[in-house]
Amino acid sequence: MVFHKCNCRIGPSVLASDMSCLASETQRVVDAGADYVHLDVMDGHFVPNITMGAPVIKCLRKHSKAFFDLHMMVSKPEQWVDDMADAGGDQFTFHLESTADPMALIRQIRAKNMKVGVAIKPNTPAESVEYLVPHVDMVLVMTVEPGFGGQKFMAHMMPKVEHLRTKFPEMDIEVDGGVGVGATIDACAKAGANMIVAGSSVYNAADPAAVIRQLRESVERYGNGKEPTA
Ligand SMILES: O=C(CO)[C@H](O)[C@H](O)COP(=O)(O)O
Ligand SMILES: [Fe+2]
Repeated sequence: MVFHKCNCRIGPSVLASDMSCLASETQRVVDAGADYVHLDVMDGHFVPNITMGAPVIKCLRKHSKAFFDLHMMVSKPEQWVDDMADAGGDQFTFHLESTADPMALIRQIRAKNMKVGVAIKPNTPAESVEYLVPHVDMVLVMTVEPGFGGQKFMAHMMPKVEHLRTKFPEMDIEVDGGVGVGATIDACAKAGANMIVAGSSVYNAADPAAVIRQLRESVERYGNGKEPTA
């Protein structure tokens, strides 16, 4: 177990919601205890799927004050920084694999007053993102191949989380893909993740508030420096 003192935050991914009712579906998880909302932006090029762009996020912003973590699964992230900031994005999480000049992109995002996240795909080693840690707010370790919700959790990504947590005890580390109550969240928590994206497990649940609570309990039990009680 890798302990840390980072705040636990749970961010449901609206990808698993009924996206024809995005405003009420966002509110539903906020009411259920979500700390932030994870919005998956896919361009059909970086990943083989298309979801939403800045116009949709701008409309959603009119209905929600939640913190919007924009997971930018796009080939040219630089192209969308201004639009996403204007749309009301709070954090711009780009993929390390999508840009030739991460530092320039980080400066561009900061200039628009958004927080910065950097994501790595399953085949990208944790070491490759280390040099960016002092310049970003969060690292996202993908636990599925980006592109689709409802995929199987990749447990073999946990050594990457553990490696980063050991080196950076105070950094926000997010996991995304296939995370739900039970073995998957426990593995993430033990490895040291403190920001938890959960799509299907929250939106498909009969009681989303109970799922969010149990995800949080796992992080607080295994990751936040407390000994397990059971
Ligand atoms: O980035 C993503 C996929 O590329 C999604 O955020 C992720 O898949 C969450 O959905 P689920 O919890 O259903 O796996
Ligand atoms: Fe995502």
